[in-house]
Parts: sequence; C-alpha cells; structure tokens
Amino acid sequence: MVNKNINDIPPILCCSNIIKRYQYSNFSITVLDGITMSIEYNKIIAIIGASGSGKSTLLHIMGGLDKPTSGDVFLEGRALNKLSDKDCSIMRNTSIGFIYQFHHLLPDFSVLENIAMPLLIKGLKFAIAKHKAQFILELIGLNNLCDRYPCELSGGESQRVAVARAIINNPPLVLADEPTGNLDESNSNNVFKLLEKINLWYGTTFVIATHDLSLAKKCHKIYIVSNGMLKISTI
Ligand SMILES: Nc1ncnc2c1ncn2[C@@H]1O[C@H](COP(=O)(O)OP(=O)(O)OP(=O)(O)O)[C@@H](O)[C@H]1O
Repeated sequence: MVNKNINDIPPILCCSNIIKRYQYSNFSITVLDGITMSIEYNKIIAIIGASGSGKSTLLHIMGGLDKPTSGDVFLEGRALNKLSDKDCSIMRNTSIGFIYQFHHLLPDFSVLENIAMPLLIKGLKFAIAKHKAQFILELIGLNNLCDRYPCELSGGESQRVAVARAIINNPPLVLADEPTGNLDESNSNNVFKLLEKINLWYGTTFVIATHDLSLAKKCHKIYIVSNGMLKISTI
C-alpha cells in the first residue's frame, strides 16, 4: 500500500501568472500583474487590499466568471480558463459556490426556493431539491425562515440564506466577495461562524475577498493584493 503524504495532495485551486488588463477607449490598466498562488483544500483564505486593487477581479477569474488576459486558473487540476463556456458553466455549477456582498437573492422566490434554485437549475425534481434545501436550512438553524421572501429578512439573515444557497450543491470551493460587507459586527461574526462550521463539517474551502481585517485575521491565511501583485500577510 502506498502511504500518501499530506503534501502530495494537489491544491484545489492554482493561479499561474494571472495578468488582467482592462482596455478603455484611449488607455488600459493592468489590474492583476502576474498573480501566482495555490489554495489548499479545507482552508479559509482571505484576500484583502485597497478598494480597486483587484480583489473582485481575481475572485471572478478564479470562479471562471471572467477570463484572464493571460495565465491559467486550475480548479482541481483542470484549466478553467481553457474550457468552453458550456463546460466552464458545468464546472462552476458543480464545483464552485458564490456568495456576494448584497446576497443577490431572487426577490420573487421564498427562502426555500432561493436555496433550492441551484439544484433546480441542475435539473433536480422540485420535491428532491425542496427536501435538500429544508435539510440545509435545519442544519444551519434557519428553518423558521423557509417561507419568507427576501424583502422580509434582515441583512444578516439574507446573508446566511445566501451562504446556504452557495453550499446546497456541496461544492468543494466557495468564493465569497465581501460576504460581510454590509453587516454590523455581530452579524458579521455570525456569518463567519457559519462559514467556519461548514468548513469543519464538509471541508469546504472558502476564498473571501474582504475589507474587514478582523474577519481576515480569523482565516487560515491572508493574501494582500497591491499594485497588481499578491503577497502573503504576516499579520
Ligand atoms: N468589467 C470591468 N471593466 C473595466 N474595468 C473594470 C471592470 N471591473 C473592474 N474594473 C476596474 O478594475 C479595477 C479593480 O476592480 P475590482 O472590482 O476588482 O477591485 P476591488 O479590489 O474588488 O475593489 P472594491 O474593494 O472596491 O470592491 C478597478 O480600477 C475597476 O475600476
């Protein structure tokens, strides 16, 4: 029998020399200027940086929502940026969950339906999707909200529902863009505790772009984006 060393496990996500340039009518800017990084399984990683430094751009490229100008992103060993739009979208739906600052819940659907939505998009029957969504809601202690609509939720509740929706497919990777950006300290702590629980229960890897330094300090590792480059923080 071959004993696998923990160091033999490949990273869940690798960025290799990512460059991203935006071209405007008479000039261009280089937002990311050669980002190389590896993210290990089961970690909670923070990406911090000044406003406009490129955190969201990097997260979008990591999730296949945007393509780099050059360089590669490998998700579980597959070059995401080289996949066709169709294959990239399949990989996104199966392997990545997304959480946004303003949660992006669908206003005309109940909490339960919002959480079930990624499964319905995948083609699961409503009864099965509903059952799974109920299970997740119970697991994270939000079952009392299942019939409410997004306009009937507080900011913290909305964000926890968005977390539930991001993990319903049990993706190995969740990318979160300012997940606590519009929340007060107590709600922000609650959302982070939820991410920590999910990380422990399922081994989900989280990459969080944030301005919130106290949240970043609770993560396993902090990267700083500055002048298009990335460095590991020693804070
Ligand atoms: N689709 C786009 N087209 C052109 N320029 C863009 C686009 N998206 C972002 N930018 C520019 O790229 C730079 C980085 O933006 P990005 O949103 O990644 O920064 P950020 O660090 O996430 O900022 P914030 O913390 O304010 O959300 C900014 O100068 C922004 O204006």
